[in-house]
Formats: sequence, C-alpha cells, structure tokens
Amino acid sequence: MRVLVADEFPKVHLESLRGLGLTVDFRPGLKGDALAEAAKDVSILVVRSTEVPAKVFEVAKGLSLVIRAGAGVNTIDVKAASAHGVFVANCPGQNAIAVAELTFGLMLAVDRHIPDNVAALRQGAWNKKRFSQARGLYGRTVGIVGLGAIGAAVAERALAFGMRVVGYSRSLSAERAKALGIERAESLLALARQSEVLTVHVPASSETKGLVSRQVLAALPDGAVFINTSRADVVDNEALLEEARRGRISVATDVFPDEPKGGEASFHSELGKLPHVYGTHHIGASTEQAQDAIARETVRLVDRFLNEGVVPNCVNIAEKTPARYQLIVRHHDRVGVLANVLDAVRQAGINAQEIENTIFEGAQAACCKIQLDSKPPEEMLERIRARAEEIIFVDLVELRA
Ligand SMILES: NC(=O)c1ccc[n+]([C@@H]2O[C@H](COP(=O)([O-])OP(=O)(O)OC[C@H]3O[C@@H](n4cnc5c(N)ncnc54)[C@H](O)[C@@H]3O)[C@@H](O)[C@H]2O)c1
Ligand SMILES: O=C(O)[C@H](O)COP(=O)(O)O
Repeated sequence: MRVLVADEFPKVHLESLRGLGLTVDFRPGLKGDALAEAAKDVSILVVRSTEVPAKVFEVAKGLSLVIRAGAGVNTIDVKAASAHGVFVANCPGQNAIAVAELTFGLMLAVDRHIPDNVAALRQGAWNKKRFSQARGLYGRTVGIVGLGAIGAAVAERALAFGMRVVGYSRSLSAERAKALGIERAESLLALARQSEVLTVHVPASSETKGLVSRQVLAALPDGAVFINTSRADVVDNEALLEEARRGRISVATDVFPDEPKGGEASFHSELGKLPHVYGTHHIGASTEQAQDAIARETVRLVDRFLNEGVVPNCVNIAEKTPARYQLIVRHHDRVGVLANVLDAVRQAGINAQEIENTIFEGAQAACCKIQLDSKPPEEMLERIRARAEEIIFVDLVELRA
C-alpha cells in the first residue's frame, strides 16, 4: 500500500510509516494538478496546509484516507471527499500548546513592543522613552473566543499570568467554564466589550465566517489588542484593516486572507505592514514538539486504519444517516446468509445503509443490523424468515427521528 506525504514531515516518523509496511512517497510542495496526479496510485494522503481540492478525489480512485497533519481541515474539500467515499481525519489538540504559546508571544510582543525594540536597535537607535510605554498583562481581562483545545490552553496560561479570563464558545457550559477557572460571556459582543485582549480560536467554517464582525471589533475598548491565530476567514477582514489603520486597537495575527500555502513566497499584506500590527507567518503549529506530536498521531491513525480498519478522528462520517428503520437478523454464521438477506432487501427496492454484523463466541451465530431508508413490506420479512435453516430470528425497529 502507498502513502503520499505532500508536506514537511519529521524524517523519523516517515520511517515509522515505512515500518508499518507502507511504501512512502515523500513529496513536500506538491500542489493542484501535480498533487492530483501524484495521488492517483496512493491509498493514503498526508498533508499539512496544502490544499486538497475536489480534483484530487475525482482523479485518485484508490484514495481511501486523507490525514490532515494538524487541526484545521478547511484546506481540504471535505464535501468532495465525502461524495467519493474518502475518509478525512485530523490530529485534534496535538498542536494546541504550540498555538497557545505563540498567542502569548504575540500578547507580550504587543504589550512591550518587542519587535519594534529589536528593529530600532538593529537600526542603531536607543529609545527607552518610547518603548517604556506598556500596560502590563497582570489583572487585565482577556476574552477567549472558542474554548476547544487551543482556547483552553490559552486560558490556562492567562490564569498563570494573573489575568481575568472570560470565554465565549458555541458549547461552553457554566460547568465547563467553572472547571477551566474562567468566566463565561453570554454573547461574543458582551465578551468584546470587556476584553482588553480578545483572542480567537475557532475553526473556519460556514458558521464562523466573519464571526468577529465589524460590530465585534468596534465593541473592543480603546487600546485593546486583537489576536488571531486561527484562520483569517473568521474575521471581517475589511473591518479589521480599517480598525488597524485607525490605530484605535492593536492587532497581532498569524493568519492572513490569501496567505501563501507553501514555505516561501513573496507576499504583500496591507494589514501586515501597518505600525499597530504584528504579523507572523502562520507558524502557530510550527514547533518541533508540536510537529513531533502531530506526526506521532498521524502514524497512529495510519496504523489503526491499516490494522483495525477504523479511522480515529474522522471528520466526515455522517452523524446520522437518513435511515428510519433497522432490520435485525440473528442468523447462523454460514456462507451466503447475508447475501440472501440483502437480496431480499434489494427485491423490496429498499436502500440498505449502515450494516453491522457481529459474531458471537464460537462463530456459530451472528447478529446483523441493517439500517433501511424506508419501511420494508411484511413480505420482505417473511421472505427472510422463510430460510429457516439460515435464520434464527428477524425483527424490525423504527429508529428515533
Ligand atoms: N495558527 C496555526 O498554526 C493554527 C494551528 C492549529 C490550529 N489553528 C486553527 O485553530 C482552530 C481551533 O483549533 P482547536 O484545536 O482549538 O480546535 P477545537 O475543535 O478543539 O476547538 C474549536 C472551538 O471552537 C468552538 N466553536 C466552533 N464554532 C463556533 C462558533 N460558531 N461560535 C463559537 N464557538 C465555536 C468549538 O465549540 C470549540 O470549542 C483550528 O480549527 C485551526 O483553524 C491554527
Ligand atoms: O490547523 C492547523 O493545524 C494549523 O493551521 C497548522 O498548519 P500547518 O500544519 O500548515 O502549520
């Protein structure tokens, strides 16, 4: 079996993939049509931020699994993967500490103007007067949008810095907020109004597009710091540029609209050039520790897929199928029994969806559960029951809507 690794990946973990008996094509930097062409003969594709467009799934008929060696899957056409029956999995949480560390690096950098200090020294200037203007983080309020793996890691660090931490997240319950030792805001706007630092950690999706809106940015107090280490799409970028130009708030961002996907490119960002903005080059996950953890997790996923047929961290399995009924058939474990059951389902013109066949100890009997998209007629059940030498019991249950 072949695996294509189309982004940087630690050498030692490429060896672990080979140790699983796979042929590994290590081709970082592949893009677009070249990626689709290279994926033609592989079963597994591993990527970081490289885009995986629909074309890959159209061309690579043997592809079974795409692993995002990272957190965000917005760079993969997951809809196309699902339409072609390809599993997509990621490595959630494995780079959370690295992103939280960068978030704090940015927070401190903005408060103490560290990059400007360095730049002035390099230009031969001493300016203690200007660079002494800092407010300090202790006792200040940080608002965290998205309390998943990264948001929680940021909260933990903010508490250690003696900050007041308030969170807003889609599923942040009062209990979880209490467990994290933070306060909970009722809305994003309410959070923004009290945040001297607002930091965002939500995935890019149709739901989060422009979540940090013009109104949210305008609600930030004068002199606030806005930090984005998630994705550019979660912010109204036009409004952010206007706010940053005005200089009413400071901005630190690791992500940009239309940022290059690869390692090196020329890139001109209006936002990144402004004096109140500190930009980094989408390096949130780029520590050796995080890349090691991500690669280990990738190898674990490949191992389980190869040896157990399961896909941990899969992001595109239907949470619920449209099936309304479940056929339960307890049967003798013999050749052809399931084929006969499915033939009866086919003859009734019903679509079988999820199927699970469980074998009992001793391998004499099994229980097969078949989800059906419509109610089968009584004749179909009778046809199955009629094969008494194969069938022990047949039942039909209606599934909860
Ligand atoms: N800069 C980088 O290098 C870097 C590295 C890793 C991750 N990221 C980005 O950070 C994102 C978050 O990563 P994570 O590991 O914390 O993911 P996560 O899934 O653990 O957490 C995401 C959180 O966002 C919340 N959320 C989702 N939709 C929301 C909405 N509409 N409103 C409010 N809250 C919502 C979820 O409930 C969850 O708590 C990733 O999806 C990725 O885009 C960037
Ligand atoms: O979602 C992620 O994990 C990050 O954006 C990291 O992207 P990278 O693997 O390209 O650094």
